[in-house]
Amino acid sequence: MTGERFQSAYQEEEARLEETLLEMKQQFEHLQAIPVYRGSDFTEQVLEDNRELRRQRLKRAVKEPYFGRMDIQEDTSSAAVALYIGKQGIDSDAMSIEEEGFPKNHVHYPMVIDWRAPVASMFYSFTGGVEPAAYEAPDGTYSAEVHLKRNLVIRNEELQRVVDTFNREQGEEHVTDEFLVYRLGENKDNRLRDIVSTIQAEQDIIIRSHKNKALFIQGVAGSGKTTVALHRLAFLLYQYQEQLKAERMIIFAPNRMFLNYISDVLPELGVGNIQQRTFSDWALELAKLDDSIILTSSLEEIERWYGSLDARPADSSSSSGRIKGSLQWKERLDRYVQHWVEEAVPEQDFIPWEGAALSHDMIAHWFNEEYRSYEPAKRILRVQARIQRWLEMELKKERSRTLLSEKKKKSSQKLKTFMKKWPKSEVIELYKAFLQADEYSDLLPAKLRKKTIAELKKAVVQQEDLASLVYLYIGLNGVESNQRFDHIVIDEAQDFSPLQIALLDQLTKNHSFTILGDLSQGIHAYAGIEDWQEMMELFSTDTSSYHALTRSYRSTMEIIHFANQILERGMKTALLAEPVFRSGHKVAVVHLQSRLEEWLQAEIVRHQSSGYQTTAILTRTMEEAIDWHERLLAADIPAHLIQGKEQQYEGGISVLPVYLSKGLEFDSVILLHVNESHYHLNPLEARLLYVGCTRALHQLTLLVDGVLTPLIAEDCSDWADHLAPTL
Ligand SMILES: Nc1ncnc2c1ncn2[C@@H]1O[C@H](COP(=O)(O)OP(=O)(O)OP(=O)(O)O)[C@@H](O)[C@H]1O
Repeated sequence: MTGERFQSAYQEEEARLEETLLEMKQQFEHLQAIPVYRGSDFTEQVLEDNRELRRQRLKRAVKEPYFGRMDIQEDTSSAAVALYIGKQGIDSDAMSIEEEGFPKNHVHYPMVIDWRAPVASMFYSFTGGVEPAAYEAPDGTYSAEVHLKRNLVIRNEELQRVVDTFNREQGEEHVTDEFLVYRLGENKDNRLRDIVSTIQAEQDIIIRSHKNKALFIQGVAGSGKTTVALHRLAFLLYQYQEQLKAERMIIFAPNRMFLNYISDVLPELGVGNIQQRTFSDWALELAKLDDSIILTSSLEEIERWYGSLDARPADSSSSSGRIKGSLQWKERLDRYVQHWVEEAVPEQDFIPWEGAALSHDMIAHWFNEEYRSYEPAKRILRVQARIQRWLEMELKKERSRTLLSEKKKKSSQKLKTFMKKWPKSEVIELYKAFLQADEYSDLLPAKLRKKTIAELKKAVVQQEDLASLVYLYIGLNGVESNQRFDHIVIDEAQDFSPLQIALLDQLTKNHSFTILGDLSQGIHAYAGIEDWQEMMELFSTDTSSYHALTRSYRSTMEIIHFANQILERGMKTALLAEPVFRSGHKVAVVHLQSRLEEWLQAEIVRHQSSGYQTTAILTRTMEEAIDWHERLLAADIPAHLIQGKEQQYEGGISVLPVYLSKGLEFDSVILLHVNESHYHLNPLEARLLYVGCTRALHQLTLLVDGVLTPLIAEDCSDWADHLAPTL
């Protein structure tokens, strides 16, 4: 936008901002002037809570009250109205409908409309044209003609930028990507950010989907999956505020550092208290296994596969992890639990002494009929307590003291022996018995079963066995109401197994899930899935839906096209990303056989001189990362080593093995040792290299020492320069 038009739009918006800020400040001062109510009157307390909520909202919103404007005309008899859209809605106290110039019968819009409100959805779904735009409200579908779509950047109460992405009066037909491209070009720090001002139509559909569905999202690298899932949580809490509670929602993510990396988005959106855990932390707590087992760390597991160049995972669907996470395995566990319940009552009468007997039929009746509403483990306890009570009654019938004492002694022994005949509900024991029973665990080769049993005897549990243990635990103990969730988000779900989803489905109401991932980034070949269908089978078509996000927002066109060719070369069928039209530097493929260290130092300086806040040096193995990190520190380059156990992601310069970079992003990335011995031509290593390349937002450099990996074409000059070193 230039010249006069720019001036007038800018001035117009400055005036509106001034007016809005004044109104917000007046509202805030008014609320501050009301003494805080600390009494015990319930109504007053509720009013005070409301006032406090408004104070907090105004305080938060005043720095950046809104980010968008949309002029709509709902019917031809009325004029177009300007709607201002912000992270939270602010109602106007003072501005009357007449002052705003609306006809008396016209709907009154708040001074700032919450981005999650139905009418605001047009800001995201409208992609241009002359046809009216529509939006769904609780009482029906509404439509309106869109005249203007404008993005506004306000920082600390200052208007910084005005960008019209659609203007009907100027004869523009389509919404342009201008503002989006400007936003994507910004550098990133060490935290993921909200995207409320630029949510794209395909993302908005996911964010606003109904809560009672298992939503599966296959999204290419950088398509905004994580970001969209977080915005969806904020939307659900707004839309279903009476039914959902933040503390009953949970996000599962691969590690604590990643959770820290995403931890700013929800507070930015005004949402707090959502649980954020790794699956294993949550599972250990639920099944009360925290203190009784030694769980191998997921890091150890991945190190086992990627630790050295000799240890490489076979890309096979027959690995033990895949078997133990399959739906067939779940079906075997179900049958085993059923068998356990059917066989639970000992096949004998309880005879504490001669002449007294509690029949097996009676005990079975209690177990199978009277206490059937209890979960199996609790049912056993109930029946056992009842047997005890029965025994006490029988003893009371005895008048003779000597005989009573004799009977007590004898019956106590008999009772102990009888109780021992009941099956144990301790999950490790149960799982061992399951693995020992050929008819149930036959899917797994005998050798692997023996290995697992031997480890379980030492209380060592592999990650791949954790879901089975928890599944058995729930099968026997059920779940308490405070353990249930209103909604579950699973990030990097391609590394989850169908069994994990089945188990979590027992904890969430109405299959309320957001399950997101990317099959092209499935580098845990020994677990996870190859196809979403493996998980979707768990749900009917009414209770699930599938969405594909194919546009990538993170990286430049050059980086995306370059990364796509890796997938095309390494995999038979690849899910390729489409870039947003954001052009940057060509990818640099640098061939160098010596003086690597000198080169890397110079390259880091080169990247930093572009003003980047975050740069990653990605190696193939942990050993290499440690080694390079030491060398950089020795050269006084302040780099952070990431080994996977960190609680925080620091930003700046990071050195890490490529398999730990999943989910993160950096302004620039330098991938080391991109040669044929480090990256073989196979789907798994194609995915690994793809993950590495797609972490970069603006600049990507690959160092080739030795022969170039066959995953990269010698000639890909459209997107990359094969360079001689610049030392
Ligand atoms: N609509 C959007 N507007 C602006 N930025 C966006 C948009 N969608 C995504 N992004 C940006 O793209 C980047 C990638 O987003 P995110 O990490 O959520 O993607 P992802 O699909 O989870 O990625 P990956 O699978 O590669 O880890 C982030 O920097 C995010 O802010």
